[in-house]
Amino acid sequence: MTTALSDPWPAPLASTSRGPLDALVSIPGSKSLSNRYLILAALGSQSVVLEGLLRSRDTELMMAALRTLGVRCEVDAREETTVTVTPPESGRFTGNVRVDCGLAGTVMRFVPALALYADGPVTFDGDAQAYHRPMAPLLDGLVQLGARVDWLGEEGFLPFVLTPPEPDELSGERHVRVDASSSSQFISGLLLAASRWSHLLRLTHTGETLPSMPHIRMTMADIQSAGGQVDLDMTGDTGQPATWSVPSSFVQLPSHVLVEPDLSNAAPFACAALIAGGTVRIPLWPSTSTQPGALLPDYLRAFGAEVSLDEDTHILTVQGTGHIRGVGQLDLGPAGEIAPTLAALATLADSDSTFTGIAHLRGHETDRLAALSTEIRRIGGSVEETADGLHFHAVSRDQLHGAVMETYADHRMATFAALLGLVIPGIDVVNVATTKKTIPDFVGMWTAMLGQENEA
Ligand SMILES: O=C(O)C1=C[C@@H](OP(=O)(O)O)[C@@H](O)[C@H](O)C1
Ligand SMILES: C=C(OP(=O)(O)O)C(=O)O
Repeated sequence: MTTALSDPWPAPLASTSRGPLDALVSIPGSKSLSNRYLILAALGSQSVVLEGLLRSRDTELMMAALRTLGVRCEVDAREETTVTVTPPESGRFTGNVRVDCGLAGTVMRFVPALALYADGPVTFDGDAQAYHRPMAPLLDGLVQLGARVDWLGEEGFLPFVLTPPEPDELSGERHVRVDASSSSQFISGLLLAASRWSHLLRLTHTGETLPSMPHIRMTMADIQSAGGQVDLDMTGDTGQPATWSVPSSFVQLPSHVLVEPDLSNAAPFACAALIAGGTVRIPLWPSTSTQPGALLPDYLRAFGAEVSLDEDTHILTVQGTGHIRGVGQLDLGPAGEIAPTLAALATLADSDSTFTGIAHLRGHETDRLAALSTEIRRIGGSVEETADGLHFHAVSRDQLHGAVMETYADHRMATFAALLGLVIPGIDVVNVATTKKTIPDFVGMWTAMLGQENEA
């Protein structure tokens, strides 16, 4: 059962009368892994059972897109996070269809990879806000593989029609060049397309910077777990990861795949321990993971948390005192999706922090650098946008005050506001339901963590 939500939602203060926070919080499946496994299962030839799949807006959009393309996605009647994916028998996806991407980067950047192998044109559309998210480098890459693109709105953005090449043109050695400095998802999408290509395909990143390298390595590892091969040559001119080579192979995921919890979505709950003071424990924390959230324990330590992983129980324990240290300079390029959550810590810290490496957050669900700056100033905080990030000035806690905080249809802006609301009285969060993009019941989890579920 999900919790009924008021709008705006009064973010609960962490209660001082109950003593320090002490909670065990189970986190739903990883968005990034769920949507990669769904795509890779669709690219195979036999059914795959995905267990622990995230069931939230981004994965519902992915499953709806796959069904439209002729892939069966059957939800287990007893366990809704178990889904069996069966690719089309012919190996070709159904064309002359329309795919709704919502605001999901993984849908708008990964599903066009499948459309390359469809039997007719595929129209891609999404939320009005998705029309601002960059798409051109991905489509440019697919055009280099023989597709045609007709932009239906502004060139370089949703909506568009992708017309795949004729089947006999889907072959031959190719070398695709794209600039992925505005999103790693262009590389991931093209690698997923390459995993089905019948000859060697090379992919070169031509830009100066490349964000979210862990997400690209996740794509490589997932293709490898499906029997494919991806090699990365790190010796490009820019000194950045430069050229990926994908030899011809046949991808088939194992018959059962277990999805890890979403470690980036653990961040708001873990950060609550630092802000409210107390302990938050997160079960099923993997010893190693390709998720960028694997970097979270180190980020939390930098802000003053004590973090430990019990290798027997796989419980991650995060302890904080309510006193938060500024971090000085922190390069969040590898894990930009966690930056809005860590921004709540930086806003409440006792000294300055500078986040770097996140210029590309301007093209996320909203312009996150602008959104964070506006909302931090709205509650009395002090922050400046830099060319590639944010600089937070420390302010005393009594300068910070309640307000109705906007969330810009961005799930991470909503969890950011909820974190501030733990210690700043009078924070109301507009459209907290936007958290359903990647967490089915954020408010229910939040109030349960605070021991306030009967008061919600
Ligand atoms: O491939 C993925 O699953 C993701 C890659 C990242 O995208 P960017 O490189 O555009 O930041 C990340 O921010 C997003 O939440 C998920
Ligand atoms: C950037 C994000 O999402 P998307 O997958 O839509 O790019 C995110 O979840 O922070």
